[in-house]
This record gives sequence, C-alpha cells and structure tokens, in this order.
Amino acid sequence: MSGLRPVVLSGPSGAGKSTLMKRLMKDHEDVFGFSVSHTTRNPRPGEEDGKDYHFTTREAMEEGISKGEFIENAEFSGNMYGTSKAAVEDVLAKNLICILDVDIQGVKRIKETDLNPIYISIQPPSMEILEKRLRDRQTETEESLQKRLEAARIDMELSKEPGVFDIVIINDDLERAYEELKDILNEVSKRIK
Ligand SMILES: Nc1nc2c(ncn2[C@@H]2O[C@H](COP(=O)(O)OP(=O)(O)O)[C@@H](O)[C@H]2O)c(=O)[nH]1
Ligand SMILES: Nc1ncnc2c1ncn2[C@@H]1O[C@H](COP(=O)(O)OP(=O)(O)O)[C@@H](O)[C@H]1O
Repeated sequence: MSGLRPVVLSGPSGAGKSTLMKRLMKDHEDVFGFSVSHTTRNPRPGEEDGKDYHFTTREAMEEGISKGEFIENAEFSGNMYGTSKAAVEDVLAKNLICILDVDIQGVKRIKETDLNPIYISIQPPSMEILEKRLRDRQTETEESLQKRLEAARIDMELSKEPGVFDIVIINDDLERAYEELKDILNEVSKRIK
C-alpha cells in the first residue's frame, strides 16, 4: 500500500468537482489518479466507460456489493454509485495520490474505513448559481435537475456540521478555486509544482 493520503472531493452536484478534478489531473497526471466509480446512470455525451465511470447495471452492481467488492456505495437521484476496492487499489499501485469524487453519503461511509483521506468540500456560491450552472451544463432532465437540487440542499446543510470536512472551498471564480485547491493539496503532497 502506498503511504500517500487519498483526497475525497465532495459537494453538491454542479458545484464544480469534475471541472476542478479534471484540470488537476491534466496539469499533474504524474501526481494524481482518479478512483473510477461504478454507476447505474446512463453515460453523458463525451463520458468514457472505464475513465469517467464504470457504467453498469443495478444487478451487476448489487452482485459486486454482495461479494464485498465495494468500499462504499450509495443511492443518488435514482441511481446507484459506488467505489470499488479495485478502483482505489489501481491508483495506489501506481504510487499516485488517489482522488475520490463521492457524495455526502460516501463521505460518511469512507469515514468508517481505514482509508484516512483528506476531506474537501466543493461548494457553490449560492443555490441560485448552482441551479444556473446545472441548467447551463445541459446534462439533466427537469426531473433529474430537481432531484439534484433537493440533494444539494441536504448536502449543503450536512456539510456545515463541524468535523465533516477538513476544508471547504467555495467555487465562485474557477481560477481562484483551482489555486486554493492546489495550495491545499500542496500541503499534503510536495509533489505539485
Ligand atoms: N457515494 C458515492 N457517490 C458518488 C460516487 N461516484 C460519484 N458519486 C456522486 O454521485 C453524485 C452524482 O454524480 P454524477 O451523476 O456524475 O453527477 P454530477 O455530480 O452532477 O456530475 C455526485 O454527488 C458524485 O459525487 C461513488 O462512487 N460513491
Ligand atoms: N467557477 C465556475 N464558474 C462558472 N461555471 C463553472 C464553475 N465551475 C464549474 N462550472 C460549470 O458548472 C457546471 C457544473 O460543474 P461540474 O464540474 O460538472 O460539477 P460537479 O462535477 O460538481 O457536478 C459545468 O458546466 C462547469 O463547466
């Protein structure tokens, strides 16, 4: 096992986790590796199976869970999501810092494991801006958008509980939020230039 501490990125859908994480991975591909989760939701245009997610069925995922192949799993907006043990082990085997993108349920489940990551919450400046970003992203139906906004309200409340996150980053200006994320990770790893 690698001694590098993993990083959990969480926060409401539409807060900017993927945008920040993809940029970080592009700029520092020799430092970070993404834990590719499983999900039963449909791929979006441009998403690659095995890279963005392992797209799967509920039956296959339930079977994997029952075999103990998952560190954690959760139901979000009508779909299953989960982190397999293999997803994390693949990254650690390459001696990279493992980045996990999970919802607040995943955060709570991971806290029960011995993964010992640093927990970072990415938050939008406001609900109004979050809704605008989700609408502009054009990935959701009105129904899935409303489910995400409802989950976001719950996420924003739970994230305020003391001790849940080590750091909270407000993603207002993307450049500033990215610099803040890099500064924090720099303290964890001296490998980011
Ligand atoms: N618990 C858990 N949540 C996950 C996992 N992978 C993704 N998520 C979360 O599922 C939610 C929905 O993700 P997604 O469908 O990609 O939508 P998006 O966040 O709007 O881009 C987000 O809050 C993710 O952080 C996982 O493996 N476990
Ligand atoms: N700081 C920002 N300012 C404006 N738009 C942003 C910002 N950060 C992200 N976005 C946009 O908001 C949308 C949601 O971001 P995304 O990274 O998909 O969020 P998440 O992965 O948390 O669901 C995307 O269309 C993205 O381009």
